[in-house]
Amino acid sequence: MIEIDNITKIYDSARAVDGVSMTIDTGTITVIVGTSGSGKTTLLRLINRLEEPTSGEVRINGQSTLDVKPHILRRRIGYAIQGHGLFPHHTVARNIGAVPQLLGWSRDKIDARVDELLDLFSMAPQDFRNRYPSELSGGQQQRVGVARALASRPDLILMDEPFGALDPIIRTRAQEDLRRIQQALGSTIILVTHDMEEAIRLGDRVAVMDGGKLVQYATPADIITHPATDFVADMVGDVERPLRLLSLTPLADVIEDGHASGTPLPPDANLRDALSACLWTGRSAVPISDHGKVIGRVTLDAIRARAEVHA
Ligand SMILES: Nc1ncnc2c1ncn2[C@@H]1O[C@H](COP(=O)(O)OP(=O)(O)OP(=O)(O)O)[C@@H](O)[C@H]1O
Repeated sequence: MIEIDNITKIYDSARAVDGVSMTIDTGTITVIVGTSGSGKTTLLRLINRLEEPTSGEVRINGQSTLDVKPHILRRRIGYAIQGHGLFPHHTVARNIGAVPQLLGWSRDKIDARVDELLDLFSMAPQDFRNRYPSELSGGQQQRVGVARALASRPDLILMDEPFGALDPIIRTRAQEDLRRIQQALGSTIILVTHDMEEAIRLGDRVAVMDGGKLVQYATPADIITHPATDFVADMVGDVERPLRLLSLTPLADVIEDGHASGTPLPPDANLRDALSACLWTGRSAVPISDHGKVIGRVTLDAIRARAEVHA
């Protein structure tokens, strides 16, 4: 468990982070979202002591980070930033293995971990292990940056706009990869973004920052249906609200028996995908298939019922 306890950072006269408290459960993704200058990056950097707090403290599994030397702390906390921050003169393998090496892992153990991570990120180890960052696409560099943050199985992984520079298609894939890998490894991740869409898609919990203050800390569904302030409501957006809500519900939750024509969707697609398919094809239902076998359908009526309950 990570406990951020009334933490404040004042620069000159500016309160970059102002009395923020939040508790983060192990094995979850927490997304910190807010506009530019709201204090997101500063809050993240207070956690791994790249910045020192003016007051307050962070505890990881009960231990204050102030009781751990910063360089030791930072070996225990993964950090991935926009633009990946890879070492340009080191191979992919050496970049990913950097922290395990500092921790004194054996060569064999590091090699095995590098290959395991490359596999997880769908980058064939024999093709990528020995390349240099300049020999990778931007999306591949980003994945190596995230793999490096995960390499030593840290207690906690901090990510600052890790997908900010990626085009929308690669970005969606990178988000799906991160979710899958986080679930497989049980990692605890705190991720900063200015994109509410990303926050809702990735977060078990979403923390909304405004002017250095934490204005709401809740599940994505709560943020959408019960925004705590006008600012949060603005960030969610009136027009997008029903669609964002639909994107949180997997088709498996509303599947029913019956026939529907058209291209099937998988059960882990969401209601927004199904709505889009219905609108695009002019049909009132979409078939659902699991591993090639049709298992039911989702109707437009069922989708509408889910979006309307908050009127
Ligand atoms: N080293 C510093 N010295 C003085 N002021 C700073 C420093 N770092 C950040 N600030 C100020 O603190 C506030 C919060 O900055 P921070 O970078 O945490 O915001 P952010 O929400 O991450 O913004 P962005 O999305 O633009 O990166 C800003 O007003 C910024 O100008």
